[in-house]
Amino acid sequence: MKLILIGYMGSGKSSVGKVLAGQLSVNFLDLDAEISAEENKSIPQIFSDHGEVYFRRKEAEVLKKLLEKDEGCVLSLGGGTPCYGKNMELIKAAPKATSIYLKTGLLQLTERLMVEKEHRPLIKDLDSSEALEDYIRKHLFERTFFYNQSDLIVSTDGKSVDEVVAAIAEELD
Ligand SMILES: Nc1ncnc2c1ncn2[C@@H]1O[C@H](COP(=O)(O)OP(=O)(O)OP(=O)(O)O)[C@@H](O)[C@H]1O
Ligand SMILES: O=C(O)C1=C[C@@H](O)[C@@H](O)[C@H](O)C1
Ligand SMILES: [Mg+2]
Repeated sequence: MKLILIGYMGSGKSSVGKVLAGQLSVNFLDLDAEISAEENKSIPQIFSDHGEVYFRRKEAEVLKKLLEKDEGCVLSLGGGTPCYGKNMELIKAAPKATSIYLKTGLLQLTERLMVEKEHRPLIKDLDSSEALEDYIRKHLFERTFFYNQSDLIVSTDGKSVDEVVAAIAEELD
């Protein structure tokens, strides 16, 4: 069984995925980390050396490879992964896979991302919290169409990482 975590930057896919995989005793895979490892570069370095189009091509390639692996795991995606090319179609069609949208509100995302912009190339140059909030509002609106196609939707607002993990476990029961 594959659990695929989907959601905006800062929604907690990586943090929640790690704990969830530990509880279920399955492998944890993070798509961004897999891409970095293949390229031997950080995500910001890939964006600055080759541009976003190259990153999206690589992202689709590595996603496809991981979805084809016949092993149980928790797989946390990048924030944009479901929103490009045929990625969401592939995610929905993956055998024995359940996709879970970690739904986080605008204010929570803005607060979290304001202190963690540096390694997120799409937002690193937004200087004020107003500019960041405006960007996230529009971007999240565009992306929600894809995120909402997930099998399950779990709200994360007001929950700790452990509480999000518990909410996922409850949904899966
Ligand atoms: N439920 C939560 N409560 C409090 N802090 C959280 C929660 N979930 C995540 N965080 C914190 O928010 C920050 C972003 O989380 P994380 O890196 O897991 O997000 P992500 O969805 O993987 O983002 P990206 O798409 O950019 O990879 C981290 O500092 C993390 O510790
Ligand atoms: O939301 C996005 O488009 C991104 C999120 C990160 O996880 C990385 O995949 C990259 O920084 C792009
Ligand atoms: Mg992440």
